[in-house]
Amino acid sequence: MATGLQRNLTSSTSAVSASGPAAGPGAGDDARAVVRVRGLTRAFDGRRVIDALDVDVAPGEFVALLGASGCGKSTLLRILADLDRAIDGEVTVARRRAVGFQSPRLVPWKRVWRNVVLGLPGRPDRGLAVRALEEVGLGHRTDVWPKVLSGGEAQRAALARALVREPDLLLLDEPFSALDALTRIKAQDLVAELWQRHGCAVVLVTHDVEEAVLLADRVLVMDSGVIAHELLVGLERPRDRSAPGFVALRTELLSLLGVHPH
Ligand SMILES: Nc1ncnc2c1ncn2[C@@H]1O[C@H](COP(=O)(O)OP(=O)(O)OP(=O)(O)O)[C@@H](O)[C@H]1O
Repeated sequence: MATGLQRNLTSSTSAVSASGPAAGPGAGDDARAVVRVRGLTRAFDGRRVIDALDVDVAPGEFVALLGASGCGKSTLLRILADLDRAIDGEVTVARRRAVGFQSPRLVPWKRVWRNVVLGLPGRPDRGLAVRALEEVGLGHRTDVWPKVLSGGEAQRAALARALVREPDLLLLDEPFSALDALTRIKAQDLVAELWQRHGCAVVLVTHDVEEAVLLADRVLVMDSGVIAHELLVGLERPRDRSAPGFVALRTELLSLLGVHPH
């Protein structure tokens, strides 16, 4: 549950309060939200990259975050991951969360299974790691070194590492952007399947409009430091990239991003 970590900052220095649940919900607020952000501002060298931004994510919801390069998507994700605390505003995030980055960030001197359970309390649980690796189709890679893995396999190992944490919230920053087209499609399908099975909320930063429509319940378009547009994706799952509804939503999103295909 999102009983959460609450950050309520009034200066640009970091101050974290992890004591108890989020501040009492106002009218219309969802007290169960896994992400609740109000008036979030983040400036670098006096320039506001995020500017009084509000956003909520409900339990189990899949949200994609799109926007032009440099609009602040990764900055927002890093704040949600508690990797950046130099903020103003209020940020409440589910305590159980996991993060996946563009680079899988596996520790090279630990075998794949040890990477999966790295940082978990207690003795490293090989069985737990094996089950997670099997879930992402990497059961046969349990005992190899990370350098042996292909890019797609390494990303799947990183997903296994995230999922053993049983997160309420999974934060993904362009996890597929370095993969070739076919591997990317397979990885997207895997994420859709894992998300449905685990039921955690996901916030996915992506440049890929098609990926956003394929995976998300809701697409947020960031611009000038705020959520400028919000699009609900009501398409049935699994989604068909060539279905008219899919194509129409993709076109609408491209147009919101200022891209006008001929
Ligand atoms: N540590 C930092 N110091 C100074 N400026 C930063 C820092 N981190 C981010 N920025 C600036 O903040 C802005 C937003 O960066 P961010 O990485 O969040 O954008 P983005 O939308 O994720 O971009 P992209 O899609 O290209 O990854 C950029 O102008 C970037 O240069």
